[in-house]
Parts: sequence; structure tokens; C-alpha cells
Amino acid sequence: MTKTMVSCAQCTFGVFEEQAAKNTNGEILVEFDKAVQGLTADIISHTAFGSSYKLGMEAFHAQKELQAIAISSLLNVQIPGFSYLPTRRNRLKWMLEKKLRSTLMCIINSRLASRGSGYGNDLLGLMLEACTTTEQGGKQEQLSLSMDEILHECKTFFFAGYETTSILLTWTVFLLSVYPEWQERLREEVLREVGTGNPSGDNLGKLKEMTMVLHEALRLYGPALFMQRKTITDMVVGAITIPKDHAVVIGAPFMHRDKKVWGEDADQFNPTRFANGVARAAKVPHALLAFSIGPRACIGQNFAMLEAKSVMATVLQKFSFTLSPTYVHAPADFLTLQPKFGLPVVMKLLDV
Ligand code: HEM
Repeated sequence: MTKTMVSCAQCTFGVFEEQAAKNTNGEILVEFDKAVQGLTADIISHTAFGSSYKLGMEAFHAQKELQAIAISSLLNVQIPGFSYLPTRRNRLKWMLEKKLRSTLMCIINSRLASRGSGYGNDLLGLMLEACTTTEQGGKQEQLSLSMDEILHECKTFFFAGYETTSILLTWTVFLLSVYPEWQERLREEVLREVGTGNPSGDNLGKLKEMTMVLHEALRLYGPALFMQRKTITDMVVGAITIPKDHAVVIGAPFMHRDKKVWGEDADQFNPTRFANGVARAAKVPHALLAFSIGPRACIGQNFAMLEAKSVMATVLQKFSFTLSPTYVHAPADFLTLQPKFGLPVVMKLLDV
């Protein structure tokens, strides 16, 4: 998987490298947030669907458009029955839903048909393999998930897996641009542990300072803003009693900047607070909620951290970067925390 992540990252940044090399100062202006959005979509397509990644990208674009429609109508008054009327928006939505379903069905069916020695070692293959394995470890002909359930799982990988990681990368590059001394520390660490060759799972695992910086970026600018739960019994949390069957919204940004938990420097960028691991970074062990905790915590957190390290190592090996003078700092709630006006960054080749 690391190989796929690194090769996708090298492809994206290889293009920037070529363009920057044509300029005498070795610089290029990059809309970094958009570049990494494309990159993480590419990575999830490759890792989820292997050789069918092109079809995967088609499904991904349909899903992204559907997401945009859902967000734009979030605050609309919901009139009963309106969603069945053939308005322009509804017809576009139905067309996209149909396209998404048929594209995913095409990928899944062709995989089921070509089983041979196994379903493959991408996420879809692993899921299909698990669906035909019995609890005793044997094989069964029937899939234990319905086709609809498999389809929904594929959609969840995309929905949960690409935007969050691209936002983590975006805010990490923002912070490293604002704190060049940390950018230099990470570059030194990458060149020491990984060198100038291809990053691998083994050498990425040695990037301790990189892990600290990613955790600090998740604390200050975590992509997931709110988590929702429903109480299944009456509960007492601190001084508050919450009755059974009530919705609870947990706001990670408030908890992540609470001085009682993180200390007086809670608002400041200080990756060293994670020097002894996540559990010892604050006054309580589960204070970092970026991936949530408990049974519904993020299933993709190791994947996301590996992906973020693969991409950051690839960038730091080749470029230094600073914020473009046109950058405007406006973190905004688009369901996830995003820079409202994007992240324009000046990237400069290291050897120029
Ligand atoms: C920096 C990147 C990521 C962040 C910050 C993040 C954050 C989260 C959070 C906070 C939740 C829990 C939501 C809740 O409790 O209501 C969650 C759930 C989930 N995440 Fe992630 N995520 C990231 C990357 C990924 C990736 C790469 C994947 C898949 C490849 C993924 C798959 C999922 C899935 C499937 C769930 C639902 C788990 C369940 O309900 O059992 N996430 N994520």
C-alpha cells in the first residue's frame, strides 16, 4: 500500500517538479489544497480498486458532485414529497446516483467474475475475501454482505477516506509554512531516515517528529469538527446529567484547545507536546479526538497517517515551501474544516 501511495504522490509532485525546473528561480505557485484533493482521490481509487482505479475515479467524481448537491441543499426548507419532483436538481441527482451505482456495480461484478486465485489485495478484494470466509476460516460460495451493503462500503471508503486526509495535508503544509524551523526539522528527519530514495513502510515508521507534527495539525486543525452520539441510558458527564435518548454533539475544536486539558499553550503550535505519544500529550489520555475514540473510532486512521507521511516525505525530499502572499487565513466549516479561500503555496525546488 505504501508503494501505491508514494507512486501517486511522486506522480503529482513530479509534474510540479518539471514545471518549477523550467523557471530560473525554481519556483512554482501551487493551489496546494486542490492538488492534494486530487492526489488523495487518486490514492483511494488505487488502493480501493487496484487496476480498476480509472472506473473508481469516475465513481468518485459522481459521488463528489452528489456531496456538493447535498451540502448546497443542507439549509433548504424540506417540503414533503419535493425530493420526488423532477426538478433540474433532482434529475441531476438521480442521474449521478444511477451513474455511481452502475460504475461501482461494474467494478464489483468484474472482480467477482475474475476470482481465480483470489479477489486481489486492494480494499475491495480484501472485503470480498472477508465476505466469503466463514467464522471458522473456511470458504463459502455466498457473500455474507448483500450487493447493496458492499456498494455502500465502497462509497464510505471514498466519502470518509479522501477529503479528510487531503485536509490534514493542507493544514500540515500551512503550519510548516508558518513555522519554517519545523519544516526544516522534518526535512532533516526525512533525509536522515528515508534519504532521497523511495519512502517505504519501514523508514516512514521511523519519522517520529513527522508523527508529532501530524498529531499537532490534527489537534489544531482537525478535519472532523463534530461527532454525534445518542445516549442509550441516563448519563452524568462532569456536572451535566444527560437523559436517555438525547443527541449529544461533541465539538472536537473546543476540546482540542481547552487550556485545562492541554495547558496554557493550548492555542499554540507545539508538536513537542506529542514527544511521548498521544496518550501523554495532555492531562488526560484520550484528549485527542481527531479520529474519535471507542467502537466507532476511525477505521482508516493508520491508513490516513501512512498516507500523510508518504505524501509529506515526498514533498519534503524535493521542495521547500512558503505561503503565497495571496493566502487569506479563514478556516471555515464545510462539514469538515477547510481553508475558505484555499491554500496557495510557493514551492521551490531544493537544489536550485
Ligand atoms: C486525517 C484523516 C481522517 C480523519 C481526521 C478521520 C476522522 C474520522 C472520525 C472523527 C470518525 C468518527 C466519526 C464519528 O465518531 O462520528 C471517522 C470514522 C470513519 N472513518 Fe475516518 N478519518 C480519516 C481518514 C479516514 C480514511 C483514510 C478512511 C478509509 C480509508 C476512513 C474511514 C472511516 C470510516 C469507515 C469511519 C466510520 C467508522 C464506523 O462508524 O465504524 N477515515 N473518521
